[in-house]
Amino acid sequence: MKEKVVIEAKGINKYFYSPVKTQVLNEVTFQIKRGEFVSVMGKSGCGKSTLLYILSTMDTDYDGQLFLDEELVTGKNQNFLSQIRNRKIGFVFQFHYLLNEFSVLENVMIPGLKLNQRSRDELEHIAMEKLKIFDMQNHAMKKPNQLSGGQKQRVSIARSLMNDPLIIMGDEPTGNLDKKNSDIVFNIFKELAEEFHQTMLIVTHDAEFAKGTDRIIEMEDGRVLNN
Ligand SMILES: Nc1ncnc2c1ncn2[C@@H]1O[C@H](COP(=O)(O)OP(=O)(O)OP(=O)(O)O)[C@@H](O)[C@H]1O
Repeated sequence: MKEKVVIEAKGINKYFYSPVKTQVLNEVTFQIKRGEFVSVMGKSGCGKSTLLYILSTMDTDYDGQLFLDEELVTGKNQNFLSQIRNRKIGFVFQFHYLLNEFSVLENVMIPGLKLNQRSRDELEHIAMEKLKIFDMQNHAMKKPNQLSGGQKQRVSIARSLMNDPLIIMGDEPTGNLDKKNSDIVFNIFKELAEEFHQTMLIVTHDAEFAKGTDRIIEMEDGRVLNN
C-alpha cells in the first residue's frame, strides 16, 4: 500500500529583513510519509527552527507551498490554520511548557479543550490513557514541578498526543536532558513509531537520537542537502 504524504514542502524560501535582507531557507523541498520517524539535523543557525515554525503553520510569511495531509495550507487564514494545528499537529519542545498551576492530568487535557467537542469526563479519560502509555498515570494528580526532568518530558509527549495528531513535531525534545533521560525520551518516540506508526518530525542536535530515526534530513545554510 502506498503511504499517504503527510507533509510536503515545495520550494520554500524564507527571508528575514533585520538588519538586512537575508535568506534563511533556500528552496526547501521534501516529503514525509505516514508513519515515518524523521529527524532534522544541521549546525546552529542553519534554519531548523525557522523551518519548523513554517511546517507547523505558525509562520505564514514565506514563499513556496506547504501541504499538510495532502491539503494546501499556504495562504489560508488564521482560523483555518489554528484548526489544522489543534487537530493535526502535536508539539514537543525542549522546555516542556507545562503549567505548574494545573495538575499533570489537566496539562495533558489542555490541547483537548481547544477542540471543544468533548465533555470534561471524556477528556480526563483520554488524558489518563495517554499518561498510561508512558507509565505516568500514578503522577496524574501531581503538579509538574513535583516531577523530574524526564518525567516532565514524558508528560509533554503525552500532551502532544491528546488529539491523536497526524504528526508530532519536536524542537530539541532531548536538548535539556541528561543521557539517561534522553535515552528514555528517545525510547518513547521509538515506541510511538513502532507500535502506533506515529509520524514524527524532530529537530535535534543529538546525533545518537537522529541515528535511531528512519531518516535524517540534513540542513546546511538554509538548504536541505538530501531529499
Ligand atoms: N526573527 C529573526 N530575525 C532575523 N534573523 C533571524 C530571526 N530568527 C532567526 N534568524 C536567523 O535565521 C537563521 C536561522 O535561524 P534558526 O533559529 O532557524 O536556526 P537553527 O538551525 O534552528 O539554530 P539552532 O540550532 O541554534 O536552534 C539564523 O542565522 C538566525 O540568526
